Amino acid sequence: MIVQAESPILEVHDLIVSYEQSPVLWNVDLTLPQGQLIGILGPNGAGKSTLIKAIMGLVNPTGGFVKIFDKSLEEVRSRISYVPQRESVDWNFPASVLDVVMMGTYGKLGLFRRPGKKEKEIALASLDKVGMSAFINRQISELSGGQQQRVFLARALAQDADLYLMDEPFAGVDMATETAIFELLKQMTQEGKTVIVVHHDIYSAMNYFNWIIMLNLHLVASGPKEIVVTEELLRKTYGGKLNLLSKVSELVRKQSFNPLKS
Ligand SMILES: Nc1ncnc2c1ncn2[C@@H]1O[C@H](COP(=O)(O)OP(=O)(O)OP(=O)(O)O)[C@@H](O)[C@H]1O
Repeated sequence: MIVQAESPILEVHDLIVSYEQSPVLWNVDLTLPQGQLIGILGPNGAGKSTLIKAIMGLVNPTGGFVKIFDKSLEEVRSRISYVPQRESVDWNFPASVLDVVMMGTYGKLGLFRRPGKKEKEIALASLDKVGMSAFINRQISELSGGQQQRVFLARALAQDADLYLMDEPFAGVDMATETAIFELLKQMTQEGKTVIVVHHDIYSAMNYFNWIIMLNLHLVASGPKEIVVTEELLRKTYGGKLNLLSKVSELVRKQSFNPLKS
């Protein structure tokens, strides 16, 4: 079931992505609304990361195209922030926490301006928001996984984008950090920003997101949680392997709540 967004800020049209000639995303066609916390769900290898990489132009599609804010990616790149999987980054790169977060401001600086006082203030405020003020001079190689995740988030905040694409921002973080990150993301959507998150855990996803994309090489569903989270579509996505899927859809029916309104 694909629900189309009114006045979409992101459109994906007939997207096909292949690695070494074998397609891993088939004819993905969806539109997404502004100001929502959007979760991309699906089993391992479903193509979740590939979808956001294709949106960011990091992999070339074999077919189809993407429009963001009704424009091509090149025209709006500075309004988009991409947070890759933590494991995909070389954390041994010699840089301090503050350096990494300041890099988030570079996109808005223009070609010949060096980061100055204002950029430093933005970076410090972003680090404060994620509870990392005490670590500004620490080398990024000397952080725990959860702290690295927070630094990544601070860098994204410093970017002050309109659309955020995050690949597993909750991976390897403790419950307190997960809740803190979720609260921040929720706040960002309340300010009109759109946040798209690849997420593994379908149970917490039911609390976190109000728009859900279900993917398993093909697009199974995209739409408001209350509409698309059904036992049938969860089974179609996860292959009927999880016997608790019916409980998940039941939970959504019963609660029928929108975390952004709570
Ligand atoms: N660079 C690559 N070259 C070849 N195959 C790739 C490459 N990247 C991903 N794949 C394959 O494409 C498929 C989709 O991968 P992708 O990382 O998008 O899935 P995912 O849903 O994000 O998975 P996971 O939940 O395990 O992170 C997988 O079968 C994967 O092995």
